[in-house]
Amino acid sequence: MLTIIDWAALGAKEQQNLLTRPAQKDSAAIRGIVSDILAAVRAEGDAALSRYASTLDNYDGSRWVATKDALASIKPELRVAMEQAVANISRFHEAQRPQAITVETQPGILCEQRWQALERIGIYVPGGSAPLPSSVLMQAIPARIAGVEEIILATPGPVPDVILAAAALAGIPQVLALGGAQAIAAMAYGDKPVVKIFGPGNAYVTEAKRQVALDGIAIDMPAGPSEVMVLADANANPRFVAADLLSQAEHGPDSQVVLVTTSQALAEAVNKALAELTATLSRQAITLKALDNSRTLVVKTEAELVAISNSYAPEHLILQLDNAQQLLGRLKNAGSIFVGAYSPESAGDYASGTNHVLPTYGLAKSYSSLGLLDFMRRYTVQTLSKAGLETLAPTLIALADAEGLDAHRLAVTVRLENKA
Ligand SMILES: NC(=O)c1ccc[n+]([C@@H]2O[C@H](COP(=O)([O-])OP(=O)(O)OC[C@H]3O[C@@H](n4cnc5c(N)ncnc54)[C@H](O)[C@@H]3O)[C@@H](O)[C@H]2O)c1
Ligand SMILES: N[C@H](CO)Cc1c[nH]c[nH+]1
Ligand SMILES: [Zn+2]
Repeated sequence: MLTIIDWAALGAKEQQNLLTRPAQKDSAAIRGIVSDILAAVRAEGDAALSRYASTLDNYDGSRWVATKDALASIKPELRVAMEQAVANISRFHEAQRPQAITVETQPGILCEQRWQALERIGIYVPGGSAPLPSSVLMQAIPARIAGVEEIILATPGPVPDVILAAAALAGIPQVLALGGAQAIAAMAYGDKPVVKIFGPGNAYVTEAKRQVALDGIAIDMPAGPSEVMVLADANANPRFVAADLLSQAEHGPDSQVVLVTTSQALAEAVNKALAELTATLSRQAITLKALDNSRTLVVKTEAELVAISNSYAPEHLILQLDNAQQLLGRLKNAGSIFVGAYSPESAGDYASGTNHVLPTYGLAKSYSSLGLLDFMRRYTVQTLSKAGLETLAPTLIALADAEGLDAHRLAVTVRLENKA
C-alpha cells in the first residue's frame, strides 16, 4: 500500500523529490489560474463571482445564507459534540491571552506594549470535497475570544446545514456562499475589504491567499492540503499507525502521509493494516490516490528519524515511539505534535482544544499553528517626561547627526530649548 523505501540508499536529490508535496509540483499552473480569477473579480466584481460559483461549484443560489435556524436542523448528539469542542477550544485559546507590558527603560521613559483585536476579518472554511464544520469552530471561536467585531465566513455553496449550525454556534449570523480563489478575492477586494484572511483550503485557496497578501491583505499562513508524518519504532501498533495515516489521506487526493520507521517489520505490518482498513472507508478512491503520493521510509537510527522530520517540517507529527517524550525537545519543525499511542490526530482535528489550522508545504519551519494572537495586533505606546527626554537627548542627537536627519535632531532640541 505504501511503497517502502530504504532511505539511506537514495541520493540527496531523490530524497528531496520523494518528499515534495503534490500541490507544490503543480504550483506554476495553479498560480496562473488563481491570478486570472483574482483579476476577473477585481475587474468585473459580482458578475465574476457569480460566474465562478456557477462554473466551478455548480452553485447559482443566494450569495448570503442566514444561520439562524440551522442549530435546530442538526442531530442533538452533533450539537453536544460541537459544544464540547467549543468548550475545549475556548479553554485552550483563553489561556493564550497576552499580557500588556510596561517598562521604564530609563527614568522618565515609559514604553508599553498593548494588544487589540483585529476589526474585520475573513475566515475561509473548506467545502469542496467535504464540509468541515470543525474549521468554523477552530477559527471563529478564537476570533470571538480575541474580540474581533466583524467576521466574514466564506465557504462553497450550497452551504450544508452542519456548516451553518457551527457558524450559528459561533454567533455568525450569515455565511458568504463562495468557494475557492473567488471567495478570497471577494473578501480582499469587495466594497468593504477585510484586514486579514484566515483559513485552510486546497491549493487554489492557499495560492489566492498568497496573492492577495501582495496587495496588503494580511493572511494567517499557507494552510494547504493536509499532511502527516508518523515516526514509529518496532513497538508501535501497526493498526494505530495505519489509521492515523489514513485519517489524513482521506482529506484529498493531494494529501501526503509519510511513515518513518526504524523497523522494516513494522513497515510491512502497517501496509497489511492499511489494506484491511482502507477497505472499510467510504472515501476509498481519494484515499488511495493520496497513498500514491506517500511513502514509508525505513531508517537505521533515531538521529535519522529526527533529521527527516525536521527537514520535512510536517503539518502534523505523530510519535509512536517508546521514547517520544525524550525526543520532543529535538523535534524543531512541526505544526502540531501528537505524542504516544493514544493521541490520534483526530483529537486535535476536532476537539482536544488545540487549533487544527496549521502550516503545510514544509512551512512549519517558519509559520506557527493558529492561535489567539493571530486575531490580534500588538502596538507600542511611549510617554517621555521632560527629564526623560533631557537624559536621552545626547543619544538621539548623535544618531540623528550620524544619519544626517536635521529635522529629527530639531524635534528633540526644540523641546529642550522651550522655556514655557
Ligand atoms: N492545513 C490545514 O490547516 C487544513 C485544515 C483543514 C483542511 N485542510 C485541507 O483543505 C483542503 C480542502 O480542499 P477542498 O478542495 O475540499 O475544498 P476547498 O473549499 O478548499 O476548495 C474548493 C474550491 O476550490 C476551487 N477549485 C476546485 N478546482 C478548481 C479548479 N480546477 N480551478 C479553480 N478553482 C478550483 C473551487 O472554487 C471550489 O469552491 C483539503 O486539502 C484539506 O486537506 C487543511
Ligand atoms: N486534518 C485537518 C487539518 O489538516 C483538519 C480537519 C478537519 N476535519 C478533519 N480534519
Ligand atoms: Zn483531518
